[in-house]
Amino acid sequence: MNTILQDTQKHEAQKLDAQKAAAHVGLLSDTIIVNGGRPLRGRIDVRGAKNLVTKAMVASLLGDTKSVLRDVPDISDVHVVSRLLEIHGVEITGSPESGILVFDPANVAIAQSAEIDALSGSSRIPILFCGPLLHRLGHAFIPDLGGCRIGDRPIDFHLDALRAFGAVVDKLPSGINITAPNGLTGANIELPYPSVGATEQVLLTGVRAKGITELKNAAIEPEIMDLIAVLQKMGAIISIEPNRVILIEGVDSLKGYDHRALFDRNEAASWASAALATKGDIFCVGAKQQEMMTFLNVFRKIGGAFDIEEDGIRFYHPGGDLKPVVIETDVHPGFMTDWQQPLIVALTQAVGTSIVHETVYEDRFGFTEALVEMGADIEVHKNGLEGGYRRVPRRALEQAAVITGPTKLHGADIEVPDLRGGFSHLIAALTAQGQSRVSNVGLISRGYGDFAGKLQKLGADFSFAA
Ligand SMILES: CC(=O)N[C@H]1[C@@H](OP(=O)(O)OP(=O)(O)OC[C@H]2O[C@@H](n3ccc(=O)[nH]c3=O)[C@H](O)[C@@H]2O)O[C@H](CO)[C@@H](O)[C@@H]1O
Ligand SMILES: C=C(OP(=O)(O)O)C(=O)O
Repeated sequence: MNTILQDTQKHEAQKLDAQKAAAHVGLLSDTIIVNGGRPLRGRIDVRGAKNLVTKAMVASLLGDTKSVLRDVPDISDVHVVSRLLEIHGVEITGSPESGILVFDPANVAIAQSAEIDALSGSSRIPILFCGPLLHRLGHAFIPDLGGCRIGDRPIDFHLDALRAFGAVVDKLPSGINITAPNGLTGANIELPYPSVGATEQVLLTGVRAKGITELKNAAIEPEIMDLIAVLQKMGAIISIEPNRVILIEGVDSLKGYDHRALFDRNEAASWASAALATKGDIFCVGAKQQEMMTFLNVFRKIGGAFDIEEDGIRFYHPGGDLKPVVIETDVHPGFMTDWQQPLIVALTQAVGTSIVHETVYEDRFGFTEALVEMGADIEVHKNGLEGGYRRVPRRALEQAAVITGPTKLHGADIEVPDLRGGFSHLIAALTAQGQSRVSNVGLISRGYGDFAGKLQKLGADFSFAA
């Protein structure tokens, strides 16, 4: 396919994703007008992590009794997963607005394909329904997946793991049909890369499979540890062994859980980057040090300041020049890929040249084009940069962004490409002198609950376009 056609299709798909997400959370409009140049200051609440909450919601399917999830954020991915659970017969009470959801899986049933199709392309979470639905119903149908468009996001590790448990996978044009004619049996699985989603796939399937599952090269992100905590509350037996090995002893039945979700460290890191870029001061209520240590080290190296308090973390620009850094994104405990996009806006204000090596996804610097339009000096190397220090061996997907600052940013008309890229566009517009028109902001509500209310609390000057 020619590149212009590909770009147009991607652009249209992003617009559609943004409109759907905006509708889920009831945003007033998909475009906001921002008058930049004001420091963001104030206190905001950070609720449960998108990357845990949605998975804990899926885990409720495995219980024989009701589950209660607390600190749920009002984000569109939560609405999508709620709808998907409902069409599989789970009764949900409470609301994302209130922060508490109760799941009753007493009447789980096969869903109508038309209803599943309607949710096609809205989130990456449906793939995690496989194990729980196979245990409950012996059958799962997974629609086309959504999520951020940041390169090809294959699901081969997921499907190989499901096959190892004994599932039969049938790829159809409309989605993936999976059955388990002989039930699911514990397996020895080694992931080619410590994939977050594939690790969760193995956990959500292994807990009720017959016998023992050994997972090698597992991801060990804090959200995965919190999912393991949820599953342990339900009755699962899971042990974390040295060197990224997880052992799961399958059990016959699980009950519901009552769990307060781990805070969203990606949201906290994003607001921290906003504080730095706008020379502001933001207290993230609910943020904790342990899960953010790697981010905090980088934040300090750049010249940002933070105070760890009992009820959260204060992130602020202490005055003086920001300093450049070299970062490579990595699996935990490395520097999370979801942190680089917002932080790059702060790096446009540092004195000197920073380098960000992206090693997790193959196309995660598209958002920088808008920053360049706004006056930033950023050069993207699509095939990575040779040489220099790197903690992990080079991955085939690697790309690099070279950011030279400080540069004055000015307002522009920009279009959000994906979730974190969108937050970074928002920060750029808030940092810039003059007015910006930011469209597709619905995508930001995939992962940032009540972002407009929080901007208001922090003194941002913006309004939704009519
Ligand atoms: C909903 C959720 O939790 N999303 C997070 C999750 O995404 P997600 O679970 O999709 O990310 P993975 O860790 O699985 O992906 C990492 C890398 O592995 C590759 N891969 C993955 C699976 C597979 O079957 N085959 C394959 O090649 C991916 O293309 C990517 O290059 O972890 C990412 C890495 O921390 C985060 O950026 C996302 O915010
Ligand atoms: C890539 C992300 O999310 P998802 O996996 O849901 O697309 C993200 O949260 O930055």
